[in-house]
Amino acid sequence: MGCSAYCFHCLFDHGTPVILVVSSKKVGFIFRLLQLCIIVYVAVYVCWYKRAYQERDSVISSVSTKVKGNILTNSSAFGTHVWDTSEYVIPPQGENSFFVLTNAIVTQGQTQGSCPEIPSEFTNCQSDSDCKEGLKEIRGNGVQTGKCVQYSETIKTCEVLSWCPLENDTVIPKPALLSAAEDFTVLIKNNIQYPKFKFRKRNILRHINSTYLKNCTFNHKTDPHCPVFRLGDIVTESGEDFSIMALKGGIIGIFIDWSCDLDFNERFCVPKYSFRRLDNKNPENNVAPGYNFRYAKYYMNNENTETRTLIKAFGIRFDVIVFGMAGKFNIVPTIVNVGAALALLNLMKVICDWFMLNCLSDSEYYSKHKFKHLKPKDESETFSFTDQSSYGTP
Ligand SMILES: Nc1ncnc2c1ncn2[C@@H]1O[C@H](COP(=O)(O)OP(=O)(O)OP(=O)(O)O)[C@@H](O)[C@H]1O
Repeated sequence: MGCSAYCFHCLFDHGTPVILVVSSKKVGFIFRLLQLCIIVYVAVYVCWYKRAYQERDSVISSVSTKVKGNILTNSSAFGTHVWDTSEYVIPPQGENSFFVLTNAIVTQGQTQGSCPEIPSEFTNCQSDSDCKEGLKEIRGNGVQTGKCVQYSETIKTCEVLSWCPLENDTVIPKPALLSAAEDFTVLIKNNIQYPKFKFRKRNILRHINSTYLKNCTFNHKTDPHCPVFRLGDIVTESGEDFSIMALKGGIIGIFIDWSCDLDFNERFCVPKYSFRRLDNKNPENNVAPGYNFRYAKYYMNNENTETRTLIKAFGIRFDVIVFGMAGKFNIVPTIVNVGAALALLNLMKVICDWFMLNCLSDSEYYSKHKFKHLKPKDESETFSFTDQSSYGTP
């Protein structure tokens, strides 16, 4: 063929695929079934469940909390004592979490001096030779003076320089000192935003007015949007008993889920609350249970000596954990996912061809018609068909 004829063919010939229509119920059924599966997968999983047509953004949030409630206790450590929020919330404000004191071991009137150590296998002694001057026992309460002194009528322990008298935390008050703290309430203020969509909202929703806020308490059924929570309800919803947890303390997670579909009206984007215990409560691994720490209140006594009250505080720390993703329609993920769905539909044709050429009794017959071998024109003027035994070897 001359160069000009070749160019002519290139410019004006049109190539079109030959379509082989196979009237086989089996192949037709499999093809439609696979197509249906793909359509269901794309419609249900990709579009409805995964919302793959949406652009997504994750939540940014800020949290502040305020606990309220007063209780009256009558204990040997404090006498008759009214507890208010400034006393049992430690520290007064925290980052995404707050701690409520529920139990305490109190050691009153400690001053700097020397006193016998609390008895233990490391501190018990018979004579001064069992104690070492200057020894700082990590788990002890002070620095040893080298003397062995009487702790009680029958027990002698090494003397230490420390804040005396020493704390004895072997007995924990039972029931917990502030077990009535379950009636305290906490107001959680939570502001969120999805910067990609310029969307902002807070958990004190538009319909909540100050009268409602003053009187409501969160309840999943009756007041699901009230941002005031009763501590006892939070602990009960996380599957715990407040009076037991109050003894040694623990950690509870308050989860706020802000997952939103921003294709719908903004008013449907509301927080969903759930509660779970976060620290270990496995009864088989109950070494070091609960949550506690120590702090002291300092003052000058009548002799103008610095004195302190040491408090080993047990309580429940509530961690507010905000999470969520928002989605909004966007053309780019829509095109990508429609393209992927179309590609999958095309893949079905390949699977059906394979089935037709390998699994049916007439596969040889179909194979013969599926693959055409066209010989060069100078060898033969006619088309010929060649037997094929398997798909992919034309
Ligand atoms: N833990 C809580 N339980 C119940 N209501 C609360 C709680 N914390 C705050 N509130 C009430 O919610 C409203 C808003 O609280 P916010 O702290 O913004 O205002 P406030 O006037 O400083 O509150 P207050 O002075 O009463 O502590 C107030 O009416 C407040 O009394």
